[in-house]
Amino acid sequence: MLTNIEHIGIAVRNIAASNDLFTKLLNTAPYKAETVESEGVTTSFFRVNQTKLELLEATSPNSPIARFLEKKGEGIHHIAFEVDDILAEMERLKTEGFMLLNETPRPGADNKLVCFLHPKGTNGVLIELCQERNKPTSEPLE
Ligand SMILES: CC[C@@H](C(=O)O)C(=O)SCCNC(=O)CCNC(=O)[C@H](O)C(C)(C)COP(=O)(O)OP(=O)(O)OC[C@H]1O[C@@H](n2cnc3c(N)ncnc32)[C@H](O)[C@@H]1OP(=O)(O)O
Ligand SMILES: [Co+2]
Repeated sequence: MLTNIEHIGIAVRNIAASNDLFTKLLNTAPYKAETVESEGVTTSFFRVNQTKLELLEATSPNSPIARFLEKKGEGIHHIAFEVDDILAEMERLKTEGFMLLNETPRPGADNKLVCFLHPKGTNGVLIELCQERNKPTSEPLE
């Protein structure tokens, strides 16, 4: 089950400058900064009541964020939904005909397991599913 919007991902060119900007906007500092090399990103997270904003800067020219910035410029990159059982949701969405970008969940930021759906199959919006890493899943993870 998709339980809530866990975060909204925003692609930025300069995360230090954007941290300052969003700190002023939200009147609160980021609670976490983390680099996830497997995704080619450096992130920072801001809490906004029940949800979060995730700022993303590319760590290499091959990063999905670098390609996105080149094509579309800065802005909303993805919407992440929290799921209670990521393997069960991946199976359900595959059966419903959605294009999963990952065969198995990948390590995400902020202690999450994540999987992406191709934006071409979701009205042009990249969707991330994420589950707390320490939650039990329907099957053991490799
Ligand atoms: C920090 C970890 C994690 C977390 O814990 O929260 C993250 O959030 S990581 C975020 C970064 N990682 C990802 O985005 C992984 C999933 N993305 C991908 O696999 C790829 O970016 C993609 C979506 C498959 C696109 O890759 P590719 O086909 O190689 O790139 P193109 O640049 O050629 O794009 C093809 C096509 O898709 C459009 N596109 C790309 N990204 C997005 C997007 N975020 N939202 C909407 N549309 C997107 C792109 O514009 C191209 O369209 P056309 O030009 O019309 O063909
Ligand atoms: Co994300």
